[in-house]
Amino acid sequence: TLAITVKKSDFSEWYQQVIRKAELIEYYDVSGCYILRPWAYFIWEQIQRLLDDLIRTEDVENTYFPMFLSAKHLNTEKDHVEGFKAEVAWVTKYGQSDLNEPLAIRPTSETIMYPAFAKWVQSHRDLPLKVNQWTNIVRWEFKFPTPFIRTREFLWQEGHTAHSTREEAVKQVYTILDFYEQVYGELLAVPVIKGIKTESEKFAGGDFTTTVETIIPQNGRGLQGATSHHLGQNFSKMFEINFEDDKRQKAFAWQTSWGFTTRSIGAMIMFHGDDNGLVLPPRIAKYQIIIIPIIHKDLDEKQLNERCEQIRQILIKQKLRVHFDNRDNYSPGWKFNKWEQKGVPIRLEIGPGEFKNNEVRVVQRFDNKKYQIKIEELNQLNQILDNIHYAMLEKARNELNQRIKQADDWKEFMTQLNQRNTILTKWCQREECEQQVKKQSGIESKEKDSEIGGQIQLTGSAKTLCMPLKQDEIKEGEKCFHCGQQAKRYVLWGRSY
Ligand SMILES: O=C1CCCN[C@@H]1CCCn1cnc2cc(F)c(Cl)cc2c1=O
Ligand SMILES: [Mg+2]
Repeated sequence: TLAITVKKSDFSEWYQQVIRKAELIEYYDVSGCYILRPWAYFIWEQIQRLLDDLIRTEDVENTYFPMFLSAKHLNTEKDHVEGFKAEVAWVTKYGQSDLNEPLAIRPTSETIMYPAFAKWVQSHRDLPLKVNQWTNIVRWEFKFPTPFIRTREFLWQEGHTAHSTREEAVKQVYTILDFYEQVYGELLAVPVIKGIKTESEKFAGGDFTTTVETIIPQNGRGLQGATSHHLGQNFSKMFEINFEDDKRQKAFAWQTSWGFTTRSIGAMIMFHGDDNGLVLPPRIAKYQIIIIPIIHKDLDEKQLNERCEQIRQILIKQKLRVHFDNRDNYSPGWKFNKWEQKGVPIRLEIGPGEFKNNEVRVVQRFDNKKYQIKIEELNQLNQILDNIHYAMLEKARNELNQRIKQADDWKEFMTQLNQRNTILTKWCQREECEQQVKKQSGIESKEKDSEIGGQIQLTGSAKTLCMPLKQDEIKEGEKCFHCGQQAKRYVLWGRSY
């Protein structure tokens, strides 16, 4: 059927219907793999455009590395790979013949890139080395797949840098994290919390992991938006990426790696969609404006089409992405419905009244506001679209903030968790305390195998999402909410994707 048959509150069913009826995704017969249709791929292209421009300002150079790697290569760093082995996909044959050794398909590219880094870096003059690649990645996840959010193949960029000092590498990590926050806020109108992962949640191969976390308002679940890691010298020692420093001493490079994926599109859909379907932030909408003629017996059809075409030309000159839906086999009502489902930010209706008064009827998708504007005032639409972007971001930020509660004791913590909130608490920063909270919250959680975003959750336990970069100082005598020992940091807990 054309219409979306559930409300957004029936969240996982709503999500599955929206991604199809907005023509973002088509299903495919390999489980966990999906087709990105033009309406979705356009969003990824806008993300690439902005993020590529941003990393270029840091002199990062785009490259392309092979997608295959030998078992030997992959296992260069045993414990970095240990926890991930189960999700590596392998090629073992070509035609009727066996490969004499199986080849892994890249799940990430450290072990593919870093042997080359070792060849390229001899002296400190070869540093900093900064490369990036835009590719697909394959990880044979076993958890229930969710389009965009958790898929067995996804698109990303992965940046990898090598520096002569720790300071420079650490600065690079945070510069990239700011870029990620910008892409989420300025393009997708999705608010994020910048933070640092706890030792048990970080990328084990690195020194520390920074992250942009968001919270899906409908279910209060944390969603890791993108990560930027400081790798320290862990990989440079393993791969012999060393250089002669200015005192002619052999020194190991200081490295970073960072990634942003198509999961971000899923976060945008979840944040902004409503009961009628997708709601696109204007900056990533393939069509920002849809022109729909309202044919009427008193109105000459040819003249109406000419007027619509004239309006389309005016908007193209204003650098807007506009489409004139002049199909004669669909009614205006059907078109209103369809373009609402696809989330087009602004609809312009031109019927007999508008034709006579040389105006258009504007219908805003985000807040359903309706008003008339004169044709000579169409130049207001660029600003109107920008205002819509910031209004969407503001609304989303309020919804996210509503989902963050404080708790000073276990009872309050569990009350908030069972109200599908995330919880900011003082924490002793001891790993065993963190594991106990995870375990105990799972036992006491009312939300067992809930159906979330199409993904069956086997536990409702809370884990740490991040230690927010912006947080109050903790004083002597302030206690960990769980174990009562001296607190060190505030940490944000929540159920997560
Ligand atoms: O997150 C990023 C940003 C972009 C570059 N990489 C890092 C770390 C990736 C961690 N990670 C994540 N998933 C993995 C899955 C695997 F099958 C294997 Cl073998 C390794 C990994 C793995 O190292
Ligand atoms: Mg994973």
